[in-house]
Amino acid sequence: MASSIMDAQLPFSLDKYHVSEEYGFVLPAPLAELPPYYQPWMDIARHVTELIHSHTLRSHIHQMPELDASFLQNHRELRLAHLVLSVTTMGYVWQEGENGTVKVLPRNLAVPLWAVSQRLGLPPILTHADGVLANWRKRVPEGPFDMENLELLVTLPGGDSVRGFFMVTLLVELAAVSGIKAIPDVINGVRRGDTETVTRALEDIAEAISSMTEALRLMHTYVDPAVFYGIMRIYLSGWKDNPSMVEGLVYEGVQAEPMQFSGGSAAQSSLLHCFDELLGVTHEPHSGAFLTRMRDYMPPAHKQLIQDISSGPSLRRFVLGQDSAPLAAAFQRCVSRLLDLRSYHINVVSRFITVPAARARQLRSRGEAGQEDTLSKAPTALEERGTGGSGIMSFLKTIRDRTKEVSLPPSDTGS
Ligand code: HEM
Repeated sequence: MASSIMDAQLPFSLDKYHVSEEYGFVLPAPLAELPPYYQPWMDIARHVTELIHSHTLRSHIHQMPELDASFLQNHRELRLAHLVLSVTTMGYVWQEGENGTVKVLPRNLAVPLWAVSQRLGLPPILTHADGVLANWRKRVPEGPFDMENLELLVTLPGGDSVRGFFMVTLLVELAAVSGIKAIPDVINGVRRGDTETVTRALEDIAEAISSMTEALRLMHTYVDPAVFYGIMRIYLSGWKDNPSMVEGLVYEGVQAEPMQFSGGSAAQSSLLHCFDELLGVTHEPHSGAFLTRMRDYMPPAHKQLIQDISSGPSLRRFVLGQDSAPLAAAFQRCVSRLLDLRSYHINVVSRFITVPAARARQLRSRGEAGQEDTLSKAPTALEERGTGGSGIMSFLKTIRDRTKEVSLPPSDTGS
């Protein structure tokens, strides 16, 4: 377990936080196969989409043997097991759509998913750490890390758009790596009072945040909004604050009472949590509580990194106290780039949720259900709500506005 950076005055480093030099928070070279004993899990997970379409996934899962998860030996095996069991769980719960949900996850799925989750410190549901960070391989191993050469290990209904959604998000994670790697230089530089090092590191971070926005643009090329809204979204949704599953879900063989967990969202990515803590962004209580809860959906070492950044020295206070125009400009560039990213993300959400939701309502109210089938049959329960159950746009705008508040006074940036 990583210890607090405040424990020792050793230089701050990323070594103990499971952050890779090359891939950041992304799991390097995820395993694609489990040991042969677990073949029944892999067989179902690889065919989740077809089994959902034929309405036979649930019956296949009922016939699945109850396997003992304790033979899984290392982190990569556990991550693959969590991915396949959680994808299978999403399929099981949502196979019949929002009106045909279940109250109980059968024990042959619930017990091993719970056991693997306990060992990893992740919740027993599909998370960003599964679908994005641990769900990729290169088609040509020595080929480039780009959309053409990347594929998913397991998928859900939605065809190419599912690959697009997870892989573009993966590229956003990778675009941020140089920025994450610059964080120790900022913290150590502030401790030493080394203005130049901090300035350079902040320039790298601003650059990385710009690259994240560039990568996010690919969403429009690789994901069809109607497919995202009408087909995929339900498989990413959870059983907390969800009108289709008000009580939550009983994990049979684990606990008699139902439990509630949020669905997968890039709000569970550690990237913006790290940058917010570094720059000193503090969120309004409602959105702050949601974002803080999302940290429980991250690998524990990544969550620890965020906490340790937050208990480090105040960067903003340092910048204000230094009387260095280049330093102030670099800090302000980070804030501006983060604002640009959040504004662009709001556009993405509008295109992939708000606009299709309005069109779906229109089709239904005019009784034009036969047209634009994918949209008119879209689930209704999540229409106005984020996976966290909040009014999406006001939630995201509040977060963006709080980001703006860490801007430096114009006199400090020379503007
Ligand atoms: C089609 C693409 C996307 C859609 C429709 C989408 C939708 C949403 C929604 C509805 C929320 C509100 C919270 C929730 O319901 O979970 C959210 C939050 C968030 N999303 Fe996305 N998102 C998309 C792609 C991405 C990508 C690629 C990233 C980058 C890693 C990202 C990063 C975030 C972050 C960090 C939050 C928390 C709010 C914030 O810190 O500003 N999203 N997103």
